[in-house]
Amino acid sequence: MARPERIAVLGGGSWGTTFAKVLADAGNDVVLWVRRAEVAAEINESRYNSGYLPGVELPERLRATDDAAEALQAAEIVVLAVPSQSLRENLAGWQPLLPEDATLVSLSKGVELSTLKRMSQVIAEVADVPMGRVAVVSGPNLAKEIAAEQPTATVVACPDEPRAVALQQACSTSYFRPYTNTDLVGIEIAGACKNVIALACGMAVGLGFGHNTMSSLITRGLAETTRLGVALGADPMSFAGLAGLGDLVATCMSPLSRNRTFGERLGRGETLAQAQDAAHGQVSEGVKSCSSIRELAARHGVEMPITDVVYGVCHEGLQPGPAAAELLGRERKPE
Ligand SMILES: NC(=O)c1ccc[n+]([C@@H]2O[C@H](COP(=O)([O-])OP(=O)(O)OC[C@H]3O[C@@H](n4cnc5c(N)ncnc54)[C@H](O)[C@@H]3O)[C@@H](O)[C@H]2O)c1
Ligand SMILES: O=P(O)(O)OC[C@H](O)CO
Repeated sequence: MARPERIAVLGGGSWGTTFAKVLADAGNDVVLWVRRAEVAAEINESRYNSGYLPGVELPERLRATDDAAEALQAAEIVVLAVPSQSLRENLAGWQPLLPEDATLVSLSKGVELSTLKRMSQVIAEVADVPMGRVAVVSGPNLAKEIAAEQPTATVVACPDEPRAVALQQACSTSYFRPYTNTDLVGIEIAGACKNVIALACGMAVGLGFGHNTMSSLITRGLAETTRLGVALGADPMSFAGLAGLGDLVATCMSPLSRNRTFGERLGRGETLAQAQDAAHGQVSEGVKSCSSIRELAARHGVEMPITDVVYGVCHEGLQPGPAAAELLGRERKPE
């Protein structure tokens, strides 16, 4: 690789810790900000983040701190790895510490509830930077598999292509292969919507349905996601790529997905509160983003029937069985 970069990763959950490992394995000097001092001490002293990635030894080049100023000191790349709905608040606290000209990278997959904004829009607004300084990493990236160094690919999207290429270089390893893209809208809409479709797939599993049902949900889920993305100005081809179909398949099919697991619990008859308790504080982004995505779709006159029923189950007391019947009973139409 070229010169190692100084990189701050803010958020030491499953994906933040895993992506920090990828960046360190790629030869960069990485500082991971975590909320709790004891987690920083565990990472620095034993090389493990046992709460989020049990059994995964972290590289020496990765250091942790609970001091955001220390993490951000002279960082050339700043990676934001907190849940979507808290990104604005977190970033507002870090904004005065952001190094000038650093690339700001979002790992979060969601749409903000209060504003219906994508994460890159929230970042550009709060950090007061042009969109060309904001990048997104999104793809079929289940943290646990990547932490185990199983091969995968991803998309690094930034409207400023040289920045996308620099970030691509910074996160390329023998097991992690990033492709560049300049379509932020498409990559982010795909990443946010797949969580909602994964909730639906989980519900189908919980109801005892098999692969035909899953495949139908994935395919029609991709259709409604693409409709929304295109209405927002995305390149339709982005939805056929790693961050579109790729992530949709990985998330909907894998029992490692928190969204799919959450949906499965609802499908088995658990309440939202019971499914939330079982998640032990880990984020299932689709539960909140189904509301903002549904609203965004309504604002742009886009039909998203699967998102509608997921919203119904999560927030309006609709049961998964009748939700499935509602989808099947819709007016018949050409594909
Ligand atoms: N886990 C994955 O496999 C994966 C892969 C790709 C993308 N993502 C996305 O990355 C983002 C982060 O996911 P994650 O898996 O690391 O989540 P997580 O639940 O494992 O961890 C979230 C981290 O954010 C921190 N945090 C800071 N402020 C917070 C707040 N106000 N509320 C809650 N947590 C706060 C938590 O302490 C924790 O370290 C999500 O948008 C997710 O969709 C996750
Ligand atoms: O565990 P989930 O459902 O948040 O999905 C994780 C990643 O987004 C998969 O790419």
